[in-house]
Amino acid sequence: MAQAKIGIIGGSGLYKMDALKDVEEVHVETPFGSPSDALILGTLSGTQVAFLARHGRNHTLLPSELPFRANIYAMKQLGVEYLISASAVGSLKEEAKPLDMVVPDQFIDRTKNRVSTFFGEGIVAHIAFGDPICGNLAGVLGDAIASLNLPDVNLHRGGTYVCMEGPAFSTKAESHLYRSWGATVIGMTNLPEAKLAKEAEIAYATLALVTDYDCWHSDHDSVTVEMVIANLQRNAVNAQKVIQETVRRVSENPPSSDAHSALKYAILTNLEKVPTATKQKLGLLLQKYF
Ligand SMILES: CSC[C@H]1O[C@H](OP(=O)(O)O)[C@H](O)[C@@H]1O
Ligand SMILES: Nc1ncnc2[nH]cnc12
Repeated sequence: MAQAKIGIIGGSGLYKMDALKDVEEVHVETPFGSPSDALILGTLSGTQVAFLARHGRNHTLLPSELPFRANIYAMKQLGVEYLISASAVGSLKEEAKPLDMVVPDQFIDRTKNRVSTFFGEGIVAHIAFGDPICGNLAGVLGDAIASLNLPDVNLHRGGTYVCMEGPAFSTKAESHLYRSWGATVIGMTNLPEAKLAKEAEIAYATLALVTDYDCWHSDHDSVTVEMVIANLQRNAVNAQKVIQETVRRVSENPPSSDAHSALKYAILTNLEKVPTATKQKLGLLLQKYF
């Protein structure tokens, strides 16, 4: 199977990468089922990458329906070591305006219905998640954004992404609550991905593309899909430039990442006692520890 060290997950509005060359569509099967769509392998500025449309290329999957485990496992199967997620978010801070880009460094989990671990079935592991995003990869992403000087786009390095269940947007009371917690942006997808990427020892960073002010701002209408879509189109053009520049930088100078050894001290179970079926299922994640 073709391999790629860098993976890209495109969210709402980013269903393909126009600059990809030598494209090959790969239907990957995993022990956790099928990913959201075929993975698209191709080269971006000469570097092999794997792209996946998070909600499927026709946006057919709700956030709660996303096969997060299959998506991350499929990336691992293709050899991905760095994963860049592009996501539409609502802003919870005045200064993070629609079209701005936020590179979060923290999450708050408000999901209720997501499976966010590969473990269980006879093997217990607890990864450290104090730093859910790879700081070095996020740094490269931030530098790439800064270098492009995109018109009407301000960069916000760091910040907290609230991950809600959805699909309905928040109530005003919730939105004000998240603001009182000091959170920066809100979305519905990135936290399970970040957890699973860490378990899979893949460095993960989020490019959060602001589309709206959620529903807390007295000078702006509450978020609607229409509002999100209007900004998504411009965001998607900018996001592709940023991703291309980030890929160039990562491939030229691959950053070190704590994520690459996240399981080293995380597994509690004596590996000799892990059921054979579980060993086989998680072989790709565990092989270096056997
Ligand atoms: C279209 S607005 C809500 C939708 O957009 C975001 O998706 P993604 O993170 O994949 O860009 C948000 O999380 C919701 O799923
Ligand atoms: N306001 C918002 N809440 C949750 N997810 C979003 N994605 C884009 N805008 C959002």
